[in-house]
Amino acid sequence: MDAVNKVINEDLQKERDKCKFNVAELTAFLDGGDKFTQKRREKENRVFSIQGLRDAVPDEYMSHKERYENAVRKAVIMHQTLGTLEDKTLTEYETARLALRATTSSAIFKENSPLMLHYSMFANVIEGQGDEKQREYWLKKINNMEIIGTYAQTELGHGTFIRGLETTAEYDPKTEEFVLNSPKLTAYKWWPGGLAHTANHCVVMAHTYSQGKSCGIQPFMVQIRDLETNMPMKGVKLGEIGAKLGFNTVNNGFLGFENHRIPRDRMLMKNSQILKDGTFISSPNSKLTYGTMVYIRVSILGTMANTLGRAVTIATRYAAVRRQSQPKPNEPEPQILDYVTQQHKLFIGIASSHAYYISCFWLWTLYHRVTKELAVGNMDNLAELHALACCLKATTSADAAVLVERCRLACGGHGYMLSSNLPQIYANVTAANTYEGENTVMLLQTARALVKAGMQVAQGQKVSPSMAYLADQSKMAKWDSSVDGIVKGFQKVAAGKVAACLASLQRHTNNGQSAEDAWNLTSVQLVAASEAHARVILLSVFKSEMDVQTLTLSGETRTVLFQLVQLYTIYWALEKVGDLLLPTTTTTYSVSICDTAMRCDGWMDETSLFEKSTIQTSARTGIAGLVLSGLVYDSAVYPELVHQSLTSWPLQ
Ligand SMILES: CCC/C=C/C(=O)SCCNC(=O)CCNC(=O)[C@H](O)C(C)(C)COP(=O)([O-])OP(=O)([O-])OC[C@H]1O[C@@H](n2cnc3c(N)ncnc32)[C@H](O)[C@@H]1OP(=O)([O-])[O-]
Ligand SMILES: Cc1cc2nc3c(=O)[nH]c(=O)nc-3n(C[C@H](O)[C@H](O)[C@H](O)COP(=O)(O)OP(=O)(O)OC[C@H]3O[C@@H](n4cnc5c(N)ncnc54)[C@H](O)[C@@H]3O)c2cc1C
Repeated sequence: MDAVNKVINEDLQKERDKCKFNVAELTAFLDGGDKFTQKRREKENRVFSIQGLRDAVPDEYMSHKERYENAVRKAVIMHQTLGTLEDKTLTEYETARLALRATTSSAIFKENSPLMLHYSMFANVIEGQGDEKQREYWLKKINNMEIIGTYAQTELGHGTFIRGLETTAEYDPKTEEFVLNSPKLTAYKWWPGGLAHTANHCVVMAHTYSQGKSCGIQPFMVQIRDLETNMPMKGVKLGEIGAKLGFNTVNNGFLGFENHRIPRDRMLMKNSQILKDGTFISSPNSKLTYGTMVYIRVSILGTMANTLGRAVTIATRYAAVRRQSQPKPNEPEPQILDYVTQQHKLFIGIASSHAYYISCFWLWTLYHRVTKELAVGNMDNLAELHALACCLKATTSADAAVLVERCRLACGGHGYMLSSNLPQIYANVTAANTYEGENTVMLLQTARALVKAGMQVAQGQKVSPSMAYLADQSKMAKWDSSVDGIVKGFQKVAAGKVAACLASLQRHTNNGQSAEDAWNLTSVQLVAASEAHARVILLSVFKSEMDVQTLTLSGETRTVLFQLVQLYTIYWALEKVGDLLLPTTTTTYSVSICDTAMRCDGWMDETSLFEKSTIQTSARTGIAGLVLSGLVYDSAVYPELVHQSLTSWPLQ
């Protein structure tokens, strides 16, 4: 400990000393309890004490091949170290929660592990799509690393459009086998992590045929490499897709099939089955096959919280130790952290990271509830879970990428150096905008649910809890500048946007457009409505979960957490001030508010609750304080937040 303290920069130490809350308490809160902090630390200590996990040469000076080999070497050590720590006493939720805060892997792999897909999607797809026998057989092999796998869905021709996948699996009742083929180049699987050289098995999503009929897209467990030689199996073509912006150690690959035969029981048969004679028994809901994607979309919120947390920790520490310029003659150069513009860049990253953690825990709870319901055949809440997972995955990953890039810029020239790790973190975070469902496409999925809910509201029907606010708009009280008030304002905005979408869809269909064309013509508004809905969820969940979850915390810790809630809410109110200031009197679902909005001739409407909003600038110091209806974020509040946040990250 002494050795560590000796090298801590004086300025950084001073910032830490100013902390007014109990760091251990906040850490335990984020981990989900002292017990989990202890387990996490135990893992970290084991991993970080291993000399072999340190790179002799930085990754960026290695060739593509060397980087991969180094990553495999470290992945093996990581497994040997952590594989034995699996804790069977934890519930599924607790395991997931612990995994969320597990940052060891990101500390060891700058560009992720080649076994990433093995641990995440491969294991989960067996869990979610395999029948009992298949789960028992395969999960043991997966956990023991007897096989290494990945999830092969995306093809060269289609990533988004799953129903358009071209890989075929045709059932042959004579031999009781499926025959896998890639009829065209565009049918080649393209992207799966670990596929290039690492995996010897994978779950392949393929268009399935039996008795000459399509049975939709189904998952298959396929052995792609010989377990002894690691060479491709007969009828299997494999390779690596090449260098990328990031993920260069994930070993993303391609895969093609030429009459590759697999036994019938390799189709994962929890939801749909093909009997020996070729009879197809359809799943009770075809979207159950997409379950693994929902699981990963939920976990992406946690990944964004961690990734953004790392970036903003690096940038905030740097801002504490970096000194630049001389605003006051004869005085030392200030820490750049003292510039309010710098605080404005960084603190929203800290607040957002916490908001994503809290939202992720909340979404996990819903995920586990829905999974239990599905197990007994109840699909009632699947659509809501899907709609939430899509828009939250898209909004958090999009925001996180912007905020990580802002952290990089906030470090000036040094942020451009690979040694800052910020460029690699950006490459990781921006990938989440694309993988597991491209963001625009995800927002449009949620928009489908919003449009449906808007129509149900118009007909006086009940809608899912997360969209219930759409029904309350007409009777909703005016909103104000409190956190709850701003959440109400966002609800009005989202409801207004949904109403505008409905009106637009109606206008286009009235003009003779098909439903699909009307959808496409309205899609920019649909995406905006979906994002607005995601903002409602993120803001309201952050606030309400904090209200409940922090009840047992000390006053000081609650104070700093609520400052983060306030900061997050006010930040987004200012970012979306245009939306909030639009008159929102036309949220009845039969009226086009687009037309009303076009007639609005100014930002500041008399009815607006932001009428007192001003931006004040202090000419003397050049420091701008934003005054929003009495809520002040100025130099008095920002340093308070940063001093406390500096000590809130456990890996310091
Ligand atoms: C670490 C990095 C690893 C990365 C790995 C990867 O990237 S792996 C690769 C990751 N790849 C991707 O993520 C690919 C992204 N693409 C997709 O997920 C799908 O192609 C799609 C959802 C965009 C469209 O699918 P489609 O054309 O089949 O459907 P549709 O639009 O016609 O809607 C029909 C109905 O289905 C509903 N519904 C849909 N999904 C779900 C669900 N999961 N659950 C429940 N419901 C769902 C939908 O709401 C709608 O309901 P409505 O309104 O009729 O009541
Ligand atoms: C780092 C990384 C890792 C990955 N790992 C895996 C993996 O392990 N396994 C796997 O199977 N896949 C993996 N993928 C693939 C990933 O899931 C796909 O890239 C993703 O689903 C997007 O599909 P696409 O690339 O075909 O993009 P496209 O769908 O072609 O998107 C291109 C553009 O078209 C737009 N677009 C497409 N359809 C629509 C629509 N209906 N409406 C409006 N706009 C539309 C999109 O918004 C986007 O702007 C990975 C990808 C990346 C980047």
